[in-house]
Amino acid sequence: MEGPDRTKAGYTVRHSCIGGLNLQGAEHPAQPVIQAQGVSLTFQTADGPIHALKDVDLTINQGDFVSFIGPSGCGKTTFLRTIAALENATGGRISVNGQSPDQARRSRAYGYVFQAPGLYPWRSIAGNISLPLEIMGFDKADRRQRIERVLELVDLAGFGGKYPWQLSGGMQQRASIARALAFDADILLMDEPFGALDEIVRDKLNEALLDLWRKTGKTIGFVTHSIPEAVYLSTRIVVMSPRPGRITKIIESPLPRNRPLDIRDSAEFIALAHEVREGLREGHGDD
Ligand SMILES: Nc1ncnc2c1ncn2[C@@H]1O[C@H](COP(=O)(O)OP(=O)(O)OP(=O)(O)O)[C@@H](O)[C@H]1O
Repeated sequence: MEGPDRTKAGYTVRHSCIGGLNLQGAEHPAQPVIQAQGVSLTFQTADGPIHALKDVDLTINQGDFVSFIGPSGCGKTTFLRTIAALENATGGRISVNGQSPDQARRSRAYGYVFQAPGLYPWRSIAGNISLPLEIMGFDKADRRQRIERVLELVDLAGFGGKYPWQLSGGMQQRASIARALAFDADILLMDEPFGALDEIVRDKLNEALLDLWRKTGKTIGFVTHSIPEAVYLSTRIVVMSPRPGRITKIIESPLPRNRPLDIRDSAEFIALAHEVREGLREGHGDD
């Protein structure tokens, strides 16, 4: 397991964000955005306590793309939900932009994408994207502008008037990403958003997400079961293990931020995938 010093230490990122665009080449000190220190979460159930998270230490810096991977029940979703104040840690501390998760939720610090698109069938795609904006009190003209911008970002320009059932599964998931992007939070939390999609659609969405991340410089936390997906997308890969749910390894990616899909055939990619697989195997051995 990586020592806590490594996970807590700052490091430099090779990009900067100006006007929402991600420019490569400049050296800037890492800005911690999400910090977890000794985070534990125990669910009390009729069958006894479940230690969904134990002593999780992790720092996610601005512009990081961090994937969480591990076998079912290792606490990936619980950790993401705890960052988003959808669950409360029973021990330790989490800060998001220097605030508690609850304050961060109220200040709309992040967008959250669930495993299923969760679009309302009686609202058009534009209407679905508009809903959180309406709740937040954005005026009509602003909403219209934002909807257009995010539909373009996820390559759904012109589909705002369609209803969810008129779109493919991949398009619906892109619409749900657009909804999470609409209020322009710097952080995007994504819980296995492409898990239910076929390989080809998933490849396309992976490429689109990476492109969006490069363009916007957002900080992304991403849950996945797929080693290639984690390796293709991430700047860091967090390997987790169950009983109790914990981090067993953190792997920094040496891959460049610009990644065509065929990078998956490169020796670096294959070596990294191997390292993740080994990490998963080691974690499993601890059970
Ligand atoms: N609300 C809850 N009440 C009781 N136990 C829960 C609750 N939510 C999660 N758990 C348990 O906590 C553990 C971690 O669950 P979690 O969903 O975070 O794992 P995961 O790694 O995301 O799994 P998967 O890959 O299957 O989605 C599991 O044992 C799960 O059954």
